[in-house]
Amino acid sequence: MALTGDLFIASKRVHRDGPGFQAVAASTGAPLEPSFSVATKEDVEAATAAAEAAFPIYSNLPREKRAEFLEAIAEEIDALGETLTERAMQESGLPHARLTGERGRTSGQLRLFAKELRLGEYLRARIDHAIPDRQPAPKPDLRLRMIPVGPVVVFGASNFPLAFSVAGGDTASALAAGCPVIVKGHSAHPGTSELVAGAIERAVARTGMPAGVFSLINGAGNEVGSALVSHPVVKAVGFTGSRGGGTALMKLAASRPVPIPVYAEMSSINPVFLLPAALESRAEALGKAYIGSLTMGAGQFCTNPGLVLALESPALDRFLAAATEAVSGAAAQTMLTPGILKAYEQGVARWAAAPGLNQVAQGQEGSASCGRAALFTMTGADFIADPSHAEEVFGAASLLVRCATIEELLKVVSLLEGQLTATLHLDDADTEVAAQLLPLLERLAGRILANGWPTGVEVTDAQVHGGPFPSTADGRSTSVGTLAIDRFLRPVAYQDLPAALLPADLRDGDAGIPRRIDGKPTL
Ligand SMILES: NC(=O)C1=CN([C@@H]2O[C@H](COP(=O)(O)OP(=O)(O)OC[C@H]3O[C@@H](n4cnc5c(N)ncnc54)[C@H](O)[C@@H]3O)[C@@H](O)[C@H]2O)C=CC1
Ligand SMILES: O=C(O)CCC(=O)C(=O)O
Repeated sequence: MALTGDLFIASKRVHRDGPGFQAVAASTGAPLEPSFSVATKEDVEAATAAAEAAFPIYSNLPREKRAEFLEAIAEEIDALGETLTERAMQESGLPHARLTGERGRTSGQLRLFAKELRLGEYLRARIDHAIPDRQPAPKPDLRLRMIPVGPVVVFGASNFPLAFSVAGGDTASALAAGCPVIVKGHSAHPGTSELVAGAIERAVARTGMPAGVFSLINGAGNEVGSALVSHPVVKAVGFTGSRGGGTALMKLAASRPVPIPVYAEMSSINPVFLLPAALESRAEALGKAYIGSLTMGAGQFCTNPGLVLALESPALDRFLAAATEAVSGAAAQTMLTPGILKAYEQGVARWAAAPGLNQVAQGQEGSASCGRAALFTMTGADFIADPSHAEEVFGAASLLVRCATIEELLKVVSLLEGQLTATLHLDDADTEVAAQLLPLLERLAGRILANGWPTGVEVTDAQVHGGPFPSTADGRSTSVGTLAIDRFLRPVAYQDLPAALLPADLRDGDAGIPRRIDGKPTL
């Protein structure tokens, strides 16, 4: 399947002469063919106008039709098979098994949202019948459902070229909600993006969707993304990337004449707590498993365990010895882009130069495109004196904070910023201290795990991949799991509308979906 480098604007391929950009092979830095078009202002206008034109049609399609569209995208992505995996490997440097799994996750997410549409629970349909003879005033008939917000802009993420990119979780949940999507592709994997956009384009044609339901446009700098976020027809933004990028887009969106929400997933260090009895009983196994999680995918997960906290003890020394050995033996791994590698090396160098931080281990040396794992320690007292080292270093670097007392550990927790995850390693004898920590962790993070590692996010109904700022923009939502659809919906109440005007899901009779009628849940 030959790549063209074209933009995809509402099912039309658009080629732009003038300076384009090329992907580079992550492992060698060699440029990859072809050159990709950079979107112009006219392209932004065309994609947004097409999305706006598609919105009333797409958002009013029966839920079944949208479900069939999502399933068609999933089928088309599966059908790309190795062509997709191989291009994604070249562009991202991520290994074959990881990308094969990510391809399956991507089509699986689309199918999960098709199921969600058929279930109809996300509509939160409520009916409160009128009581015309209520005293002292009649009660009106009120009916509520969630409706889609309008066109959504999605920024593809560099670290998940499939599952958080063109047809990733943000796109799947926005399309499921009934919102047309304009993707701003990530310049690190434009070929992968083109292949996936082609799959969506075929699904649009197969299922008869309005053309403007999907566009993919590229731009190597910030201009195209900024123009999209500023555009009046855009009603929400999905983003996964750096804290700087995410907060810049939040500011831009908030300063529009009509502000819009930015669902940005940014930085998280995912604290892991080693409670005393668990540490005592399995220090070595924990040390080894920690580094397995830390070095997975060269540490380029926002769920990476970047901070470990424990009380001083001989068992902690055993844990550290096992972790040190595992880091020292860890092979260097290709990182996603030269920029991400440089930022990682600068972060490690910053930690290495910081007073109070000790580098206890470094991974094996590798080629120029590879990052080396790094393990640091510091005392709880030093951390409390300067908590700035809790800022994310994106890659396989982690900091172990050795606390003298439980009070010191609790103080460290109180200084942490919002997180995607918090993990407890505990045995039965740790229950009391875990119960003390739990309310703090609920305030801190979106997902709390016991006896596991935060990397590897299960895509299910009960998942939360979100958390207080800066892990995400504000923590009231998730970007993984079916609840992600909520980000692109808003409630509308219909008061005393004639039945002929009511949406089918809110009419009397059996609508086949869960509803709350006069205060009672049905189905
Ligand atoms: N915590 C996490 O999940 C992740 C964190 N990162 C962090 O981001 C760094 C750079 O990686 P990237 O993936 O390139 O992230 P990035 O935030 O630099 O870029 C992501 C996307 O946002 C756009 N963008 C960024 N700033 C913008 C602005 N001010 N205006 C308009 N558009 C803007 C970029 O063009 C790109 O399409 C990494 O070194 C790492 O620190 C990256 C990926 C995931
Ligand atoms: O592991 C996952 O599924 C999600 C991780 C993620 O969102 C990220 O690294 O950006």
